Amino acid sequence: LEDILITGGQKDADNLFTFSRNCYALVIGILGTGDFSRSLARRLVACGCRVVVGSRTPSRFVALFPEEAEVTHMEAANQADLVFVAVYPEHYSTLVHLKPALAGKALVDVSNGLQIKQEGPSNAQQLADLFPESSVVKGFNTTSAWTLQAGPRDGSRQVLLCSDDQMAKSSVMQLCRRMGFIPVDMGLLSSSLEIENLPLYLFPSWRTPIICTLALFIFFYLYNSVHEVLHPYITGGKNKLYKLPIEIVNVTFPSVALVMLALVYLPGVIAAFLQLWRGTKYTRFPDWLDHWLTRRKQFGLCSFLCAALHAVYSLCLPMRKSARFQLLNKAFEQVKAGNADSWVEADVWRMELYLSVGIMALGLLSLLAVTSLPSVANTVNWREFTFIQSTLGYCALFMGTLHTLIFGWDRAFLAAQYHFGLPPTFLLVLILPLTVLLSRLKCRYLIMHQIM
Ligand SMILES: NC(=O)C1=CN([C@@H]2O[C@H](COP(=O)(O)OP(=O)(O)OC[C@H]3O[C@@H](n4cnc5c(N)ncnc54)[C@H](OP(=O)(O)O)[C@@H]3O)[C@@H](O)[C@H]2O)C=CC1
Ligand SMILES: [Fe+3]
Repeated sequence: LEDILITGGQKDADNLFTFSRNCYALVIGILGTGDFSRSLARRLVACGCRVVVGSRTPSRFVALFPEEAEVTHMEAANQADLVFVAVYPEHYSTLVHLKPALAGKALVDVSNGLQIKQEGPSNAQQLADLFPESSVVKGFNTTSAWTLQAGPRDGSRQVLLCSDDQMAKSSVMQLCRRMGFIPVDMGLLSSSLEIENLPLYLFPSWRTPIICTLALFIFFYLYNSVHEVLHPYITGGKNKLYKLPIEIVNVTFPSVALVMLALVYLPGVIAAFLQLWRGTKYTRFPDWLDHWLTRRKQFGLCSFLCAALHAVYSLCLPMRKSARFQLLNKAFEQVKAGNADSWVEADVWRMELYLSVGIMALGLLSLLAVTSLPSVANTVNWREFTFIQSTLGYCALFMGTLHTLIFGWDRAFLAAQYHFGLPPTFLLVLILPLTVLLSRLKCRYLIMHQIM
């Protein structure tokens, strides 16, 4: 058995070597003359391969292909060593007459599904059933026609491949490298369902963070509208509707940013307590906690977006006509009252501190956002990464809360006085020390109980 394995492996390696040497001499077939086929042909010709394109009506499409590619009838597939099937899966059955021409060849299925499928058979498996004498390789469906045409320097470089035939898969991998892409081996053809679903997902890991951000935004926006617009109207008959597009949005963003940032650190604390409670870390977390823990990066990035928008909105506040009119009115009232100096020391200090702490919080958040990018995260080691994401993250949370508190402490008391329920600032004040305290306790206990 060992002998067979060794000689078999040697044979595969020899074949691979011959393939890579002859890659330029290989004839690559493409069935179909659509967008994908045209881009693929251009790419293959550019890296020196001989290309034969099979079409039902070759004369109609020959002008759309590079001169070096031969556009001919479908049966020309028998000249090719490896064939790309660039035809929609619904039309696979119209290709069955090519069975003898395609026997013993590697067929690359590049198709995408129309909707996410939980159960097979995948398009690639259907193709394999139609052509049992060929070796089907799934791949290139995650590469758009545009990426193929522009070349791998402008687009995703990874090409996910899977097949039951190791030899056929290796050949396609080799060709893939020649074209400048990075092949990723996804195993057997049964993985094709997942590969076909990949381009159809719509931000799967972002759904919960985005829903949370929107829900918090709506909650804080409504709360602030009641507080700043409805309440003055009911009690004093003042029309403050002009505040809705900018001012209310501006005071809503920091609250959303802070709560989202607190939500980044909360699941870690809950997880640590669960481990302590169970006395072991070798049990699975409940699904909701697992889900939450894996989406902390997205929560953090949503928080960063809200904080950045708050900064932009704040910078635009003095540009508004309403702000200019208010300033003029104040100045006029001051002149009328004969007041030459409107300097209030406490207000001045509050504003200076408020801005300074806010800028620092945004700076720290930007650092967290930048280091969450894979290319940057790869350049720091695990200790550096946790220092930035954990320690500096808590600092950002602390500064952000301080920023909100300095600005809103008197409003918070005002709101409580008018029975508006628990003001958002109080909510934040509660979340922050609790999170920090729990995380510190977590570390102590985990070390003491030696379950880390
Ligand atoms: N466009 C893209 O960016 C990407 C496409 N893909 C996949 O590539 C495959 C082809 O896509 P695309 O090139 O955009 O599609 P097009 O509609 O542009 O082309 C499909 C081609 O299939 C050929 N064909 C063969 N038999 C039939 C038939 N019975 N009825 C109709 N057409 C037939 C036609 O060529 P002819 O008339 O010459 O025979 C036609 O040009 C699809 O499976 C798609 O999912 C995957 C990733 C990206
Ligand atoms: Fe602010």
